[in-house]
Amino acid sequence: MRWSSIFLSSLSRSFHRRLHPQSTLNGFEFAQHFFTTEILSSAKEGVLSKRMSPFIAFVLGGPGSGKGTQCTKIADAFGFTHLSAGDLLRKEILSNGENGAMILDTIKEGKIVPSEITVNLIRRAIETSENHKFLIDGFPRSDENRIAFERIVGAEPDIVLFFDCPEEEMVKRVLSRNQGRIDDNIETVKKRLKVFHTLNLPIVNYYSGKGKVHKINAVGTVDEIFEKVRPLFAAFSNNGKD
Ligand SMILES: Nc1ncnc2c1ncn2[C@@H]1O[C@H](COP(=O)(O)OP(=O)(O)OP(=O)(O)O)[C@@H](O)[C@H]1O
Ligand SMILES: Nc1ccn([C@@H]2O[C@H](COP(=O)(O)O)[C@@H](O)[C@H]2O)c(=O)n1
Ligand SMILES: [Mg+2]
Repeated sequence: MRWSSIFLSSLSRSFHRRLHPQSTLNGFEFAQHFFTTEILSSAKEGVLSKRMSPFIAFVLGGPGSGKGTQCTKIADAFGFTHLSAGDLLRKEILSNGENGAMILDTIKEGKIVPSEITVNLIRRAIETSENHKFLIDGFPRSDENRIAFERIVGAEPDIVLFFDCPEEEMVKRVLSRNQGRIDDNIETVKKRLKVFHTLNLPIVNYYSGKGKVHKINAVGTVDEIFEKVRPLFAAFSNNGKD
């Protein structure tokens, strides 16, 4: 028997006895139990307890209403991780995954990608993050999105931000965005606006009914709008969920 094994076995037995005074396990059983159960499960609990109640803000609004712009500012000011559903889907297209072509066609048409795909991209991003505060931008875009999130991630948003912007302003912003997006053209924008009215707005109404929506008038400069958003997050940062 190696000295290191004897040492580990007796060390683990002493820890184990402190935790479980009635235990009758022998030295090697102690060691096995200690390293496989107690150390591993305490590491797991650490991860779970951190994730058990992450702070989730859904950020909604029509195309070009300024969701991404404001999320960047909120993330910088309040330490949130910004997860844009659209960006996750665009990355998936670039990664040449099996769904890439279908996602590209769907985005070109301004339609909604099957929820399971989007939610799993969000889930993975949450799981691999060290953070516990997330802005989920552009999600949920439909009832199906919302239900899939509840089922797969098993969480509800703490708050929902809704950037309320007139249609002409949204169209103007999208058409001058100039970031090479395949859906920043007048035909797709018209389709996205239809989807916004038929599928996205009912989600805003759903969360309004639960008292979770903070509606922000999205007209004004980026800084003016951020000054309306800031107090919300300052309040949440001060009330202990930070
Ligand atoms: N308050 C503002 N005033 C003028 N332009 C703005 C304002 N906020 C954002 N923009 C600009 O409008 C364009 C759209 O903004 P942004 O990308 O943040 O919108 P979005 O809601 O994320 O849109 P999408 O749903 O299409 O991703 C960008 O070019 C951005 O720089
Ligand atoms: N929940 C979502 C979010 C986005 N999409 C698709 O991506 C397009 C771009 O999204 P942005 O948030 O970056 O504007 C959007 O028009 C949809 O085609 C989605 O399917 N589901
Ligand atoms: Mg965006």
